[in-house]
Amino acid sequence: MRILKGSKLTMRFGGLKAVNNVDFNLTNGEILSLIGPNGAGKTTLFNLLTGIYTPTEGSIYMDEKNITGLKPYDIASIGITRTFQNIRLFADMSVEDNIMMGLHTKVGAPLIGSIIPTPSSIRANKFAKERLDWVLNYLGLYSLRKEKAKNLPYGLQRKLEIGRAIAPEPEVLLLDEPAAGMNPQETNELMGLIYDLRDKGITILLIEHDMKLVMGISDRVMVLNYGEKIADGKPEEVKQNPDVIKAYLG
Ligand SMILES: Nc1ncnc2c1ncn2[C@@H]1O[C@H](COP(=O)(O)OP(=O)(O)OP(=O)(O)O)[C@@H](O)[C@H]1O
Repeated sequence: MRILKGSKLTMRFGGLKAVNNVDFNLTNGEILSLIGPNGAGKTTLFNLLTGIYTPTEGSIYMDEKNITGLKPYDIASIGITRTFQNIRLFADMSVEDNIMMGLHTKVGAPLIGSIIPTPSSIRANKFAKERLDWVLNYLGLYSLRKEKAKNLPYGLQRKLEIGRAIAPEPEVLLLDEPAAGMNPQETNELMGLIYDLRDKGITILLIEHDMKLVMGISDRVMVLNYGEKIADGKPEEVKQNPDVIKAYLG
């Protein structure tokens, strides 16, 4: 079943078409990787799907509902969350408060602390606390929960960003270069984590330059070059596609 769809998506910056007439489909439960050379339009496509940009042309659908033009907060609220290429944590906030930030889209304002607790704010806070503890334990960050984000080693900061993104129980998770800067052991661990998230029912879209990770983990690989889609298929097909070899893999 199709969960997220982009139809004829174009994003122009002045005279440049960063994304050019791209059809995009994400099927429920799959791991789809988006690859291509620097400047191919991968992050711009992420920014379209997560509401940071509104496409110049084309439409985006989640579960058949047109979500074109929705803002990032609303996109997160309907179950599409993401991480960023350059980690964007609240550096001076604790690990647990960073995860709580991810929960706002799910439980709304009560978390900030309502003056007069209502049944719904009490329920929301209970859910948030349970979910926070679950995420901290799941990612092995519980003992570090009071630590400032900026004091975590790089690999754990990346993990924390994933924690913030999965906290609101998204249906779709977009990971922008999650293995960037990781050593081979951390990358292996990341692969295990991505598989496990998929097994928990989260559909995954990732941008990644680490071809071992991409070819090892993906159900499908989509390739962009100069904003255009040049291939879309199983990893072994894409690996042998002459256009892809010429533009990127070669
Ligand atoms: N806000 C913007 N204003 C103007 N041009 C932009 C903007 N964002 C991206 N671009 C341009 O659009 C093109 C696609 O950029 P994008 O960051 O999407 O590529 P990418 O495939 O993610 O590259 P990388 O692998 O280097 O992250 C590039 O030429 C880039 O300079």
